[in-house]
Amino acid sequence: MNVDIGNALDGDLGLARDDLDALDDRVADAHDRIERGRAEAEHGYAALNLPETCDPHAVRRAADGFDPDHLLTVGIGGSALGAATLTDALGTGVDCRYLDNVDPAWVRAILDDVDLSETVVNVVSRSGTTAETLSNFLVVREAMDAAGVDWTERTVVTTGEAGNLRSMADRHDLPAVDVPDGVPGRFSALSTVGLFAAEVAGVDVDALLAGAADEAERLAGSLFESPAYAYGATTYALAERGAATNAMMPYAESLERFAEWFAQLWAESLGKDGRGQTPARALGATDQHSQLQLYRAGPADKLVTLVRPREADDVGIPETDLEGLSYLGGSSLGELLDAEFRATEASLAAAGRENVRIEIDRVDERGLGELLYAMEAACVLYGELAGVSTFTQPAVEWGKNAARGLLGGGEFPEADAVTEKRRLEVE
Ligand SMILES: O=P(O)(O)OC[C@H]1O[C@H](O)[C@H](O)[C@@H](O)[C@@H]1O
Repeated sequence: MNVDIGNALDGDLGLARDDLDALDDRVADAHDRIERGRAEAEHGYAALNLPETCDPHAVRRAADGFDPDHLLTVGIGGSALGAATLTDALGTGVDCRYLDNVDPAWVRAILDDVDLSETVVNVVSRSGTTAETLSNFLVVREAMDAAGVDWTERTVVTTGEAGNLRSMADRHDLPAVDVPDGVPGRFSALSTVGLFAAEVAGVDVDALLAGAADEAERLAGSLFESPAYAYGATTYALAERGAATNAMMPYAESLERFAEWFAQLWAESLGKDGRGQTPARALGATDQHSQLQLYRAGPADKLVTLVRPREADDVGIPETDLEGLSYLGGSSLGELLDAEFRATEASLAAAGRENVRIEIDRVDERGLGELLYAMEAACVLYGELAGVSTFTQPAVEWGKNAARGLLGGGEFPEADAVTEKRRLEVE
């Protein structure tokens, strides 16, 4: 993976090469801290050891014997987005669905759409207590019963040592995959959490971890020597100068979920103590025809991260005699996409709008392993530089607890009262 930060310098936000040189000492200190955390397998930092510590055999053993048409992953947040990123980009043959939300109409539509007798269910929750996941799973279980399918034969549980899900797995003797210690959900794509779905969907998990391992080896005490840290340090430095938004814009349809995964990683890890950077999800070239207007001509408070694979399969554009379109004939969709990418980069740079280019060779296992690992390391570095507690999520937990309370199961049943006082309805 390669990161080009040239277009992040000397733009409207005024970040200069000298500023990055000055920041590099702090990057070296942060790198030392990260390495200590990795060596001690401290909570969160342990995620950066996954290329070495993850045991792909555990997911292989759990997946062994299943050859489903559909894989239904029931999980939310970090327990779904990593797997979805991998199977969307690299999955072959198996129809992978993700029950993360609890929108009833949507859940019903998915259950009506899949053949439950040809479905494997992977219910994933690190804590084993998340209301959305457990509720969705109870609904799936009932649907399987109603369809005459023995759910205990088709369910694999991925969870921690304790929690409701672990008890259920024990009670019904379900195959269970352990969530590794010290790895928060949003950093778990390259662990058993993300890899079970990937394995079932035919992804080469070893190649994925090898890509991540390559990127791990490139972590170094200077942002100029490590692509991951170049990205983490640059995004931090720009955020300090007012880049409140980071628009993640991959130029590959298969990476659309990657932007969603990145949004959780960035928002939940770095949004603390009044700091952080709002991740926006974009997709090239589609969003050149919508969001780009804002990115180039709206407030100068954004960074655009452009991601592209250097190589991809291509489709030729047929010759045409349509007036004004002859320049397209003989070219290809890939060349057009590449031209769009370069045009966006140039368009932003010409307007003084900061952007960073990230390139992987291909959207394949190696490329994804590199990309996901590098974004995680970048995020950890940013968190160190900003002095935030990257691996906690108290604000999310407040809402989780409040929702449980409103249903009668939590410590905070009075959540409605907070908003009730503040309502100002216009009818
Ligand atoms: O895996 P679980 O324990 O079910 O958690 C799923 C999600 O729940 C919370 O919202 C956390 O903030 C997320 O980081 C986590 O990924």
